[in-house]
Amino acid sequence: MSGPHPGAGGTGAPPAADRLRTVDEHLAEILGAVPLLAPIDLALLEAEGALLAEPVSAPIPLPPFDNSAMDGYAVVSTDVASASEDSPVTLPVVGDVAAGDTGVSAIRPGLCLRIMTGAPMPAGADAVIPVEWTDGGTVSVRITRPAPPGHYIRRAGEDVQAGQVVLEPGVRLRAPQLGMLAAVGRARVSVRPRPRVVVLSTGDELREPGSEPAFGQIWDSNSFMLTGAVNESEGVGIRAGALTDAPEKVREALEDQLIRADAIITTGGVSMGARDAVKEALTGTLTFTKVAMRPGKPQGFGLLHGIPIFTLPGNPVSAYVSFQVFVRPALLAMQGLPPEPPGAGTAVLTEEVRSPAGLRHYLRGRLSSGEDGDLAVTPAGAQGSHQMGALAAADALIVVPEERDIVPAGERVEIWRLPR
Ligand SMILES: Nc1nc2c(c(=O)[nH]1)N[C@H]1C(S)=C(S)[C@@H](COP(=O)(O)OP(=O)(O)OC[C@H]3O[C@@H](n4cnc5c(N)ncnc54)[C@H](O)[C@@H]3O)O[C@H]1N2
Ligand code: MOO
Repeated sequence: MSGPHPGAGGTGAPPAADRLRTVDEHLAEILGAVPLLAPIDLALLEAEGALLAEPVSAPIPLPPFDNSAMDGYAVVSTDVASASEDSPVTLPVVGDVAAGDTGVSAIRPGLCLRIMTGAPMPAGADAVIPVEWTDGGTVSVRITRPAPPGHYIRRAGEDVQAGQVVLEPGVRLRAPQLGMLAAVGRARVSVRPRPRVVVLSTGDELREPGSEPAFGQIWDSNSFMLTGAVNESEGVGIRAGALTDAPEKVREALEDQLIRADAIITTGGVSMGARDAVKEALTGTLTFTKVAMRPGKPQGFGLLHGIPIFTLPGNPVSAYVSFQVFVRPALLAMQGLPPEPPGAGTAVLTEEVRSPAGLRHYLRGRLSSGEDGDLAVTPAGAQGSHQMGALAAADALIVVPEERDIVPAGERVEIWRLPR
């Protein structure tokens, strides 16, 4: 589709009433507007899961000093060169050195020290005999095997050298990276935080799961589903529950949430209804558009006091697909990551699908192993935008481009693997 880009920057002629914005145009507007989150300094455990925003180098070598790899005896290797089962070498034990001993110890030829794993090597010793090769003596020790110089010694700097960069910016701080930060002495670290995303659903009909709905009411499912989807997209989902369809309440709730949000998602109230509270509350602040996709046609996006607000349609499948198409890429971009769809790939269709011409269609699908071990995909049941059954059973979205109205069985199609 060509022509002016409606809503992006507010320039150009208003779109014709029936002109739908393309998925790519809407995504481009979002990605052009969302801010990169500023790095913050966090204590290590608070930084878990965040992206490192600085190069981290080791101030000292690791290990910091030569130390023993085994519990045993620190010896001079030439003293034990002739040791054997038949002809053991006996050495006087002149003391113990344990991990954590901060004093300096030393031996001279003809003597040995009992040493524990991690203890600094005594000056003069050049090998460690493991306790299993001895009689375990504490006054003197019988050694039954020789050891070359360097035996069971962990050298200073053999893991990491002083000044070496141990973690590059952009790496995600999982358990091993947290361990490395602590190992080089860092208590705090600069990270690009995971975006905190407040999720609000709207609708007079919504009740909390666990409560008893009256006739005409339903349980709120969107806010639970999207809070989970945020967490699956490396964000921190904060469910703020359901609001009624009162525009002033919606606006007030959003303003209240700004303090703790890097982004806000709402669902419902953005279509053509007489009581579309979200649209009413935010028209003039956000851009409300119709996007050439199914499901997920009515969309709203904009910044409220600099915070991105995504107003997704209320139909649950529409809300979920809209999240994957628009919100997930935005959350990744806010962390400085490529705004990719989840698990994009291809699979061979096992049945024909029909798709509305001019709309990009995201069907719910189930993956399987097809002929020749090729990945195959089958539409996962009823495809209405209110039908959670197929979504909950799906492990993929099938993406049918705008220009296709029928895709026959056997054709290779784009799929997005959903988190399982
Ligand atoms: N005259 C028109 N009507 C509609 C159009 C249109 O173009 N012209 N578009 C349809 C499409 S497409 C969608 S999608 C929906 C979007 O409507 P809203 O975003 O205003 O959503 P609501 O009307 O509030 O709700 C729609 C539907 O979803 C249920 N819902 C809402 N929130 C939740 C929730 N948190 N958990 C579970 N279910 C929820 C709600 O009860 C409605 O059934 O508009 C169409 N109409
Ligand atoms: O776009 Mo609506 O999301 O088709 O049901």
